[in-house]
Amino acid sequence: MTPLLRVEHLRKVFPSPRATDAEGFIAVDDVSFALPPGGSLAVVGESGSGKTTVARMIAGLETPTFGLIGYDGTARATGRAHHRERRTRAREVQMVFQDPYTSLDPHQSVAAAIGEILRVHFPEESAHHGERVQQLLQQVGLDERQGAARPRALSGGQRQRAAIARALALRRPRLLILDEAVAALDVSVQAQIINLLADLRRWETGSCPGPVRRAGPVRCRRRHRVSHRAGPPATDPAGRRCRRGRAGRRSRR
Ligand SMILES: Nc1ncnc2c1ncn2[C@@H]1O[C@H](COP(=O)(O)OP(=O)(O)OP(=O)(O)O)[C@@H](O)[C@H]1O
Repeated sequence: MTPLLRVEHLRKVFPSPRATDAEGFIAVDDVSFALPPGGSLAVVGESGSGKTTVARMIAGLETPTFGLIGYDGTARATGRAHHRERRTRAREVQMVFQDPYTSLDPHQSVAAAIGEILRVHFPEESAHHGERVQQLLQQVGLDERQGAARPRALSGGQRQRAAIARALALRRPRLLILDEAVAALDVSVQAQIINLLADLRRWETGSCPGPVRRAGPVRCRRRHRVSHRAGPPATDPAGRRCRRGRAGRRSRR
């Protein structure tokens, strides 16, 4: 199976602030791994060991000094990503940062930030944007009042949920990079978010084509009950089958 993400010998050297230090500071040195579609990977290391830098290079926010990043069968060696590749990635790869305050626009309400993503990526569905924003807020446990608030009026955990809602606005990001994204949340909200992420992964592996949004239990297109939780609407044009046993067992837990 072609890996969704392939990273080979990744290296990042930041220029040193000291003019005499010509070599620079090595933040990431020779990192390699592969991630299959629907898989998950945890990168563990002490503070300052380069985890965020690896994530930023994969998301295309930082240029590797050396190495190769292959996304969905296309390999990108060092250097800037091609414009078309960046567009595809912007739609399919989402990153939720450690400190959501820096990634949310302080002048924009949370609902407006989510709405902006919808406007850019799904302009043809503008009539449903308001409803979709409310669904996303609800999915991550934020109410309408919190959605109308600016980031500074929210707690750290609420800001993190807003950032996750924004990442999920793309319906089914194929690669979601979470930089300690649930660390600031309380335990029950952590569980909700982890369940939500597990659902997204299950749809990616094709065990179910995704739920059809309706009031009450969520069902896949073949009408099998998948979950009581709300999830993003069906997006899989391939019409892959729901493996009823697996999905059903999960929902009864
Ligand atoms: N833009 C930059 N310029 C120079 N040095 C940087 C830059 N970004 C990160 N670094 C350095 O690279 C190293 C790795 O940073 P990174 O943020 O990737 O670590 P981390 O493993 O994510 O740490 P933490 O767990 O504390 O978030 C650190 O020493 C940091 O100071």
